[in-house]
Amino acid sequence: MSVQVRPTYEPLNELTVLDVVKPLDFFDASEQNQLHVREIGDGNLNLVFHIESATSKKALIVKQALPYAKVVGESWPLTLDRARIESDALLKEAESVPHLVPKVLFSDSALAVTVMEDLSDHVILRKGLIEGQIYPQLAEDIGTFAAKTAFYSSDFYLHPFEKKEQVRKFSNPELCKITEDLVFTDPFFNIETNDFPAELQPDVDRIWNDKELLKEVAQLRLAFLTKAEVLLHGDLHSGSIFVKSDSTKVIDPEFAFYGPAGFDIAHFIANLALNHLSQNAHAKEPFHRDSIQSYLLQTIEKTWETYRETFTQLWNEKATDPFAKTEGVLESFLQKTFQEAIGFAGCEIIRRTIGLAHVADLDSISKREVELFYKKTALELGAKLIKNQRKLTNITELTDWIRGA
Ligand SMILES: Nc1ncnc2c1ncn2[C@@H]1O[C@H](COP(=O)(O)OP(=O)(O)O)[C@@H](O)[C@H]1O
Ligand SMILES: CSC[C@H]1O[C@H](OP(=O)(O)O)[C@H](O)[C@@H]1O
Repeated sequence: MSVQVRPTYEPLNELTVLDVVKPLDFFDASEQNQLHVREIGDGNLNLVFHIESATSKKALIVKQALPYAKVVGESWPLTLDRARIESDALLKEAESVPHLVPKVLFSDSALAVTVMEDLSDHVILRKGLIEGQIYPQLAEDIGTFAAKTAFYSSDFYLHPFEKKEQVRKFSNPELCKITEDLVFTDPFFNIETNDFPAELQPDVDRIWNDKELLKEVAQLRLAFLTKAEVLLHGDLHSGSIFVKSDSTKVIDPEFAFYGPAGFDIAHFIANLALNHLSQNAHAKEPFHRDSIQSYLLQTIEKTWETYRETFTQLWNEKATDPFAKTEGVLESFLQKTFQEAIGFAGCEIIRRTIGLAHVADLDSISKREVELFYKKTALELGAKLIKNQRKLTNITELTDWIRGA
C-alpha cells in the first residue's frame, strides 16, 4: 500500500520553489537545470517567483501566500486559505472570461501556491497610466469581465443551491475584514494606522466630523458586509490589472467573495479617477495631460456602458429568475448597482488618500505642495461621491464631477 504524504507548508525561496516547478513538466528535461528564478512580488501580501528557462525563455509564475501580511510582517497573521480562494477564483473567472485572466497551471492549497501563466510581456496598469500610456481595449475588457463574472455567479442565473454552494466556497472572512477595516472603517475615524501628511489634518477632520457622510459610509459598509449578490474579484484596482495594447488580464483575486454587484467596477473607476487627478502633476505638457485625462474619462464611461449592455444581454438571453421578464426589474437592479458603485468609489478614493494603503499615482507626485493640493482634491471628490450617490442617474454626470474636481 502506498501512502500519499501531503506537503507541509513552508515559505518558498528561490531554491525550494524549484521543487514545486520541476514535477510539473512545464519545462523540458534539458531545461530543468538551467532555470533562472527571481522573486518579483511588489504587492502588499504575497511572494511571487518568476521562473524562466535560460535556453527557451519559456517562463511561469509561482505565487505563494505567506501566513502573514508581507507589508506589515509577522505581527499581522493572515490566513493561507487566500491562496485557495485566489486559484479557485481564477478558475471560476476563466469559465466566463478565459481571455481576461492568467491561466492556472497548478495549485496546492497546503503549500498555499498558485502556478500560473507568465504575463511579463504586459505591464501593471497603474504604472502604464502614470507614464501616460493609453490602452484602447481596457474599458471593453473590464466592463465585460465585471458583467460576465457577476451575471454568471448571481441568483439571476444559477440554481439557488448552486449559488449558495458558491457563496460557501468563496467565504473569505479574513480578507473581507481587511477591506471592512481599511476601506470602510479606519479612514473615517482617528485610527493609528491611517497615513496622511500633517498638513491634511483640517481636511481629514472635516471628514471625521461630517455626520451626513458617516451615515452614508455606514450604509455602504453594511452593504459590503451583507449583500451576497455576485462573486467579486474584491480588489479590482489598477495594480491588479495587467495590460498591453491588445490584451487585458485581471490578476490577484485573493479578496474574492460574494458581495454587492457594484463593488468591483467602483474600485476600477475610483483608481482611474485618482490617476485622472494625478495627471495634473505627472503629464509633461498640457496637450498630453488633456489627452490622457479625456482617455481616462472615456474609459470610465465605456466601462460602465459595456457592463450595462453585457449584463442586459445576458439577462435577456439567459436569466432564470422568475421575475426576469417583469418590467423594470433589471433596470432597478442596474440603477441600484450604479448608485452604490458611486458610493463605493468614494470610499476607495478616500482610503487610498488617507488610509493605510496608498496609490503611487498620488504618492509619487514629487512637489510636496502639489501632492497636498491633489490629495485634498481627492478627499473632496470622494466625499462628494459618497454623499451624492443616489442623485446620479447617468455615467456622464460622474465623469463631469471627476473632470471638474
Ligand atoms: N502572472 C504574472 N505574470 C507576471 N508577473 C506577475 C504575475 N502575477 C503577479 N506578477 C507580479 O507580481 C506582482 C505582485 O503580484 P500580486 O498578485 O499583485 O501580489 P499581491 O497579492 O502580493 O498584491 C505584480 O505586480 C506583478 O509585477
Ligand atoms: C495590508 S493589505 C492592504 C491592501 O493591499 C491589498 O492590495 P494588493 O494585495 O493588491 O497590494 C488590498 O488592496 C488591501 O486593502
